[in-house]
Amino acid sequence: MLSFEAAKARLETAGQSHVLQFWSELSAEESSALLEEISLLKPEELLEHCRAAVEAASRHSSADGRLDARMEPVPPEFIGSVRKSDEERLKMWGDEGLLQISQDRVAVLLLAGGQGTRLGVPYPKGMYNVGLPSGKTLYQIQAEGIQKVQELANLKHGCRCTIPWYIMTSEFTLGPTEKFFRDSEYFGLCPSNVVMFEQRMIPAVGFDGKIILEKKNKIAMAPDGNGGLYRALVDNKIIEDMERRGLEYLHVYCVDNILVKMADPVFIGFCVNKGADCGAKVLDKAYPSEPVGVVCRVDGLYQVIEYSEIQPETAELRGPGGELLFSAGNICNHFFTRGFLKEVAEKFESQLKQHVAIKKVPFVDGEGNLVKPTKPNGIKMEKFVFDVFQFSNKFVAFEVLREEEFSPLKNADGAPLDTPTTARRSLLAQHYRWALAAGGNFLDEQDKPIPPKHSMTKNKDPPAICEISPLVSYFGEGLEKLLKQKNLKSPFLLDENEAKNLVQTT
Ligand SMILES: CC(=O)N[C@H]1[C@@H](OP(=O)(O)O)O[C@H](CO)[C@@H](O)[C@@H]1O
Repeated sequence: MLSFEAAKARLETAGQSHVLQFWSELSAEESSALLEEISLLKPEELLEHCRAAVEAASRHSSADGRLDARMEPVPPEFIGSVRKSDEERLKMWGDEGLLQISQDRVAVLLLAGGQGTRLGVPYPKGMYNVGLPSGKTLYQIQAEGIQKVQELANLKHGCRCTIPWYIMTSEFTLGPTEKFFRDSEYFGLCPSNVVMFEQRMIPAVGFDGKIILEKKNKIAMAPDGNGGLYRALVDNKIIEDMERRGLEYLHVYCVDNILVKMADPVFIGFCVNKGADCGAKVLDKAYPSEPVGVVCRVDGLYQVIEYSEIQPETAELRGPGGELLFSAGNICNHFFTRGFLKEVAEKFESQLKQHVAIKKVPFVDGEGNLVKPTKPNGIKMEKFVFDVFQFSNKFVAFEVLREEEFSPLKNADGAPLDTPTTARRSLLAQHYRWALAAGGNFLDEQDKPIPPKHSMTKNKDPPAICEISPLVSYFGEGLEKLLKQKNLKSPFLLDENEAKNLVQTT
């Protein structure tokens, strides 16, 4: 443990002596917690961090629009597309993906370090239950997706493959996530194939360059953004772990998208087939101000311009046919080869841009009173996971269908979009479509037929409630043999038991 003198010297070097201003009032326990926190801060890095934060914050207000003038859309010929590709091509990519998976070369990596502030829950977002008939949480849906994809590869190639699941957490989410997985017996996955690690936390800084104290003995810390991934990979020797397991390809995704296709064989196969070292799923932006980043090129290099950093005028620009010029919306589903990750982590990590967020950060004032600021008072610095695209030698974008792949959970119910209700509806609408396409007929509680509806409005539940366990079907596959010409009473939950019953009644 760091001594008081050493902590004091460290903070003096970094110009942050105020962190110890309440020292004489702290209990033994409180002071050791503070020393522990200080011991994780390196004086030179801290000095640089505070300087960079103030500088970035001053640029933040004056630099808006600097990149916009240099943005170009991704040329259409560089985008693979589910919508524009025929069945045969999609099958070829899917087969390639399953082949790679069957050879234990593919892993998934979940970005789950965020605090879920917008959703307003005190626990990790992945533990959220959006109110499906099964009551499953996002983590469970994802875990079952992994199992199903493994099973599909096993069946096709007669193997017993594994898709390891790396989960990047933060100080906020590691403990509860670990406990949740343990209590749920890892949802049937082998614990040694679920690798949790922690991203770093960095101090929030005031406009005066001083780090903010959120308690007398606690520095206000926040995770270093989802681009903290690259440092965390090094800190936790994850690339070595991938090497040991013989993994070549990584599907990185964000925890909040209820429709995420884990280790999507079509996406993996597409990227492998194109010889890409880095790839991103995109979809057509729904409207100019939709809060998604756009994949584009800046000075010829691939990049995502985040929704918070694009000028509204640029987001509104339209092409000759009236379509949005910058329409390739980022859904935070990325493909990386291990080689690319290694190169980024070793060579380029320090060049990643620091993005600035000016936030209201609760703090203790000079008298030690907790203050909840009414206006933004703190600078939080974050790196973004997609900022490595510029270092790619072969970048590809892959356009997917919104109704099949994207419905994020960002806000609490009551907000106009991206809520538990919209996430639940998107999943139920997808499963309803699959069941109809497989030839199922829905009945209501009184056994009266519910007329099928092929186009659905977003703000209503589908006419019949149908939830299909990922363990039964993950992409809508294999449903015909279970559901064709079957009467399905809404709410209908197709889990493994129900699937067995249906097979018996065929
Ligand atoms: C840094 C980062 O990855 N931002 C992503 C991410 O946004 P958040 O608002 O940070 O959840 O997910 C969006 C899709 O849900 C994507 O459009 C955006 O670019």
